[in-house]
Parts: sequence; structure tokens; C-alpha cells
Amino acid sequence: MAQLILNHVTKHFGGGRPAVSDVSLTVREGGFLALLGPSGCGKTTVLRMIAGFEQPSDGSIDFGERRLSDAARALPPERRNMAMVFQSYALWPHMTVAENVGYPLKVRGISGSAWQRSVADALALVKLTDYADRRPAALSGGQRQRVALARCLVTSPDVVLLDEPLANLDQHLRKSMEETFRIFHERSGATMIYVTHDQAEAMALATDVAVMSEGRLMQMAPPAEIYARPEGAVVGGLIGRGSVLKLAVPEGAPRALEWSLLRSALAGVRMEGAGDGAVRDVLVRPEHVRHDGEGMALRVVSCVFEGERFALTLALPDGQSLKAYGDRAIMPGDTARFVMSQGWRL
Ligand SMILES: Nc1ncnc2c1ncn2[C@@H]1O[C@H](COP(=O)(O)OP(=O)(O)OP(=O)(O)O)[C@@H](O)[C@H]1O
Repeated sequence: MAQLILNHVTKHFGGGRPAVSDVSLTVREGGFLALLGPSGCGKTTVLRMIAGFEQPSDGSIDFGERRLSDAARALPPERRNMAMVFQSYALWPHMTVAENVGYPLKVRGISGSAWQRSVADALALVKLTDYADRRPAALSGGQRQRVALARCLVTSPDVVLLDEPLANLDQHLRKSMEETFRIFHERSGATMIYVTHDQAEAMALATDVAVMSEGRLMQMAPPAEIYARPEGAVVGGLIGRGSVLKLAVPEGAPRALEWSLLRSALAGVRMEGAGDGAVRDVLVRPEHVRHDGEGMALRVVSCVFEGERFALTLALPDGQSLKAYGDRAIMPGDTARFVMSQGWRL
């Protein structure tokens, strides 16, 4: 096993902005990297370059000491010991579950009891032992995705690439599949790279989260770190459900902002050192906004019951919108007092 290293990787498909622009990152050995970002930001292109389906226009991709590709040459996909799981599962409809799972072994000339054993182990891991003789058409979406995972497991890949593998499943199934992915990752020891639109999924599964925007890597960090200390408005707006506010914050203020400072900024008080151009992006998490008699009076725009709490949208004096969580309903249109216990300067 080794680290997967992308070194200043760029991909042009011709004309206009590159699909991927100067991306450098290292996936730790056995790590689980979630690649997150809005549609068209280049996530799939990064994955396809790692798999070997696309070649970088510039930069290089290494696995440990081994050069996988650069602009001059590229190792073909079948010589990378990687496996890719797609949104569409890509199962053979005429083969049984066991035959689908064992197909990559057959291609490698493995048969007989070695074949049986590997297929049985892989099916056991994804809890599909009893489904070995079924055809894919007789399986649910989640079961099909587990067959695709088992098929990728039999070859003991160094790297598993997953392109939105849960996109076609309902919310409940996604949760249980997350657990399957976690077990799969632990047992296989493979490095996993997971492309998703869904930040909650990324946070739940990954050891590291990389956020891309317009072909560029904006930030890469462990989930708790990227949540607590996002860099810039794109990452701040994408990770979690916070509000990115435009506030006049004094030059030299700390990144973590306390209520006293936030209150002055909200009240439009000109602070020492805050010139006209000192409006900055400040992230405020809904869990840091609480109903408090000592707080600032804000108008409630909406109040939605989410089961374990109420999700509120509040209007700041200057019209900006702020999300908050509460433990009781407040009528839209009413005014209540709120404190923001902390903010984060992006
Ligand atoms: N084969 C191709 N030829 C030309 N342009 C391409 C090709 N593949 C991707 N692109 C362009 O590269 C950009 C990045 O695409 P990519 O599929 O990597 O984004 P993505 O982040 O995976 O998006 P999504 O989340 O919608 O799948 C897009 O503008 C896309 O149109």
C-alpha cells in the first residue's frame, strides 16, 4: 500500500477553462477521501484521471513510488490495481450475483475452489450470501450496489474509486449503505476516493474531505476540521448548513468571532480599524444561534419542524438571512431575541 499523490494536475478538454486546474493532493495510505463540490467542478474528471480513463494535460499522478500518469505517458487502467464503482452499478444482467462478483477473477484466470472461496467471502462481507444465485433484475437498488461493491472487493484493489454510488438510492437506504461502505473500507484496507454532491454523506464516511470549485481544489482536511475551520465562502457555504454573512469586521480580528464583536458588526457600529472596505464573509452555524432574552431582536421569516428541532430562518436588520435551530416553534413574522455565540471569518 502507498499514498496516492496528485501533483499539479490539470486537464483541458480543449477551449475555455480547464475541467481540472492545478490540483495537488495526497491521499493518505488506506484513507477515505470524499471529493465534494457543485456540479461541473471537475470531481469525476479527477476520478477518471486516477483510474486511467483520462490522461492529465499537465502534472502527474503517482501511487507510492510508481508513476501512474503524466502528460507524456499513462499506465492503462487494467494495470493500476484499482476498481471503480459507478452510480449505475454496471452489472451484467444475464449473470447471477455470484457470477457478477466473480467475473474479474475469471478474467484473471482464477477458477475452481479459489474462485468459490473469494466470491463467498466477498458476498458475506456485503451480506448477500443468500442472493448468490439471483440475477440483478431480482434485486433492490441497494442490493445491486452491494453486488458492485463485492465485485470490486474480490480483486483486492489498492484503490477503490466510487462515483456517486448512492445517488440512485432513497434516503433510508443511503444510511444503511454508508455503514456497508465503512465496513468495506475497514476490512479491505483499500484507499477509497468517493465523489459526491452530498456533504452529509462525505462528512459521515471520509477520513478527509476535499472541496473543489471550478476545477480547483479549495481545501482538503479531515471532516471535523473542515467543518470548524473552512477556508473561503465556497467551502463555508458547502459544508454544513451555516449562513455566510457579509459583516464589517475590523482588520486584524481573530478568525473565531465572539458575540460582542458580531453584535457590533450587526448593529452597524463602525469599529476601530474597520474601514469602508472591511466587509468580510463570516460563517455562522445554526447551532451557534440561540434564542436568548439578552440577544438582538430579529424577525422570524420561517420556522420548520424537523423532528428533533425547529429550523428557523431569521432576518438581520440589514435584510441578510440567518439560519438558527430552536427547541420551540416561533410564528413567522414574530420578533424574538437571539445571540450568535460564535462566528468564523472565512
Ligand atoms: N469528455 C469531456 N469532454 C469535454 N468536456 C468534458 C468532458 N468531461 C467533462 N467535461 C467538462 O469538464 C467539466 C468538469 O466535469 P466533471 O464531470 O468532472 O464535473 P463533476 O464535478 O463530476 O460534475 P457532476 O457532479 O455534475 O458529475 C465540466 O464543465 C464538463 O462539461
